[in-house]
Amino acid sequence: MDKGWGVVIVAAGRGTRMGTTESKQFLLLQDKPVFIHTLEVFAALDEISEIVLVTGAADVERCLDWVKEYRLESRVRVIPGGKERQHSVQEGLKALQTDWVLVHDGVRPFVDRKQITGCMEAAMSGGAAVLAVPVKDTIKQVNAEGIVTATPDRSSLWSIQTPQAFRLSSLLLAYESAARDGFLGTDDAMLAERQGMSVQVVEGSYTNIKLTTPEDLEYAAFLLGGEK
Ligand SMILES: Nc1ccn([C@@H]2O[C@H](COP(=O)(O)OP(=O)(O)OP(=O)(O)O)[C@@H](O)[C@H]2O)c(=O)n1
Ligand SMILES: C[C@](O)(CO)[C@H](O)COP(=O)(O)O
Repeated sequence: MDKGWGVVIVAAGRGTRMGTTESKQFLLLQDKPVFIHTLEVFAALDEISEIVLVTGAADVERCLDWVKEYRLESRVRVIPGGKERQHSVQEGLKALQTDWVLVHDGVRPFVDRKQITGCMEAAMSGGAAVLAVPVKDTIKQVNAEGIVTATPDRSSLWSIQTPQAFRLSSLLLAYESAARDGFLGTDDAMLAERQGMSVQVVEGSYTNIKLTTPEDLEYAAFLLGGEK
């Protein structure tokens, strides 16, 4: 029997580039922590049977409190993560019992149902899928002296987002292999790619932003149609 879909939502980072005292996943948007906005989108999908939130060891208790406050305790488990995003994702993967997994950044609260199910469907037909948008700017490769060394053809460049969707057993093997080889990637698909897996790109939305730097908070408040 197919054991369905789980999701790992990672929220164990320190938010260095955001520069706030409070980690960005816990900042309030319309009085609600960013990661709760994210959890609510996934918790509303009946297709998802397990949700694991990965956070810093010191934040597990307060996350559990928030999860209860927003009545998500029947849907969401909270576990401690690791030093890098990759370590946090791996902890989350080990906690799941499903056949399929979505990995999503806790600080991407504007993802929607259509984007998530689009990714799930593409993964079930091809094995792995990521949400992405075509790059809008011209991209240049620049050397250490600030000199342009190349202008890659923009038509083949995509800006990669989450969720990223995989068969759980395949992604676990990819994570174990990366850990053995000391390979650190910036997204989950990179680890699957180095195992030779084909990853389908699913066109998402430019509003599925990751809250990374301070101006992202202003845009997030605008997207929610209210104040920060
Ligand atoms: N050890 C880590 C590092 C990151 N993340 C999560 O991975 C997502 C995307 O990472 P990023 O935007 O880089 O978050 P931070 O690592 O917090 O930010 P920074 O790199 O600016 O410190 C975030 O939801 C973050 O909480 C995580 O779970 N565990
Ligand atoms: C996974 C990711 O969100 C895809 O865009 C991104 O690669 C995370 O990278 P970061 O270095 O943690 O910002």
